[in-house]
Amino acid sequence: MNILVTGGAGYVGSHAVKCLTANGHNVWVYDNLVYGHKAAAPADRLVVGDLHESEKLVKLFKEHDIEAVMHFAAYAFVGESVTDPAKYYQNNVVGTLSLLDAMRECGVKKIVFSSTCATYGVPQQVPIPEDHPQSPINPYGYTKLVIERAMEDYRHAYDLGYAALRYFNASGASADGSIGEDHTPETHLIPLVLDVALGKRESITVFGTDYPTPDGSCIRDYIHVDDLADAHLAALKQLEPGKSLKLNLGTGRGMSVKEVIGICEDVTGKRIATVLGERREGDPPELVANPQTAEDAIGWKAKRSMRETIESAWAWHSSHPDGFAD
Ligand SMILES: NC(=O)c1ccc[n+]([C@@H]2O[C@H](COP(=O)([O-])OP(=O)(O)OC[C@H]3O[C@@H](n4cnc5c(N)ncnc54)[C@H](O)[C@@H]3O)[C@@H](O)[C@H]2O)c1
Ligand SMILES: O=c1ccn([C@@H]2O[C@H](COP(=O)(O)OP(=O)(O)O[C@H]3O[C@H](CO)[C@H](O)[C@H](O)[C@H]3O)[C@@H](O)[C@H]2O)c(=O)[nH]1
Repeated sequence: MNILVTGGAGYVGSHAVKCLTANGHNVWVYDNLVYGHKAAAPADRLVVGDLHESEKLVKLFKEHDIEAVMHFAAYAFVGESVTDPAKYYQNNVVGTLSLLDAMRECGVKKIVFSSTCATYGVPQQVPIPEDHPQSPINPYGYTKLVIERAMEDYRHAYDLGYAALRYFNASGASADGSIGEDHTPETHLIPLVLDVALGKRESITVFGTDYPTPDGSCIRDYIHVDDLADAHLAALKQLEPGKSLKLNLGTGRGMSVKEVIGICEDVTGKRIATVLGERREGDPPELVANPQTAEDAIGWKAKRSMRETIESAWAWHSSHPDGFAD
């Protein structure tokens, strides 16, 4: 299939590109490189462009006879979305509407969209099923929810086929060590902990130790980025015009911040200096997926263990201490 991958030079997108290519798809990466890395995308497949450039997208769709879009491009810093929501609504909502317009103009009727567990807000029930109320607690989560809603309306009116994939915590790196996680600034737990192991940071701060969890730190569902890539491939296979899929992508297994630090110590063989700190604003105590719907709908479930996830992350970070260094 001829596929356009927006945000394909970013963390999750680049792993999906690798997986799609390995499975025989003809892939084009579309990324403005604001946060992406040139080296993360195949050189002969990268088109540098912005979601807002609808005409450029139309030209690409026609030129390469694009049949489906995987849409990763977005801004994803929760804290920044609170202080500068305009930036998030403009890029994640207006930018995506421009992409959907270009698709409509060219008759491209399949899209796999990067949504997030942040659309659920503070869960009333854990593990979280897909029909859990969606009530985000920050603008980032709302931008994703708005697009889920727009896609549903476009499905109804224009026969769009879409998959809204609600990721939990994307983690780890490609098994061959060629690509991995490199966000600037980095805010995610695992890369920050591994930076301590590398001597790039003095310590990791545990954000909150008085949560109603067994060890008092927050619980998350860390899903290997290659498992996410596999899910995108599986969702695409099931997509048809007019069809919708709304799926949680997680392992169903919760891991506390302190447990993550412990596994990182084990994998790296280094002691991680840890500071017990205050809660970070906006962090729900526990976010764990119920991944059963994904298994039933697309025959997918997470295969990689937490240890494998951290081992792959460590292989990447220790061999690329400066990330892509671009
Ligand atoms: N990383 C996670 O744990 C996680 C969890 C849930 C959802 N998500 C979602 O998954 C997607 C990918 O996340 P990531 O961690 O790979 O982020 P990332 O920042 O590494 O990748 C996003 C890519 O999109 C590009 N981009 C952003 N705005 C663009 C625009 N207007 N035009 C063209 N390119 C643009 C960036 O340059 C970057 O390469 C995002 O939509 C994010 O919201 C990520
Ligand atoms: O230095 C740190 C960094 C993180 N944490 C904790 O580690 C857990 C994971 O934090 P991350 O920042 O790695 O991930 P989040 O769960 O906050 O973020 C995830 O969910 C968000 C929505 O809530 C977005 O979708 C985001 O892209 C996705 O990675 C949280 O409990 C956080 O409080 C720490 O204790 N110390």
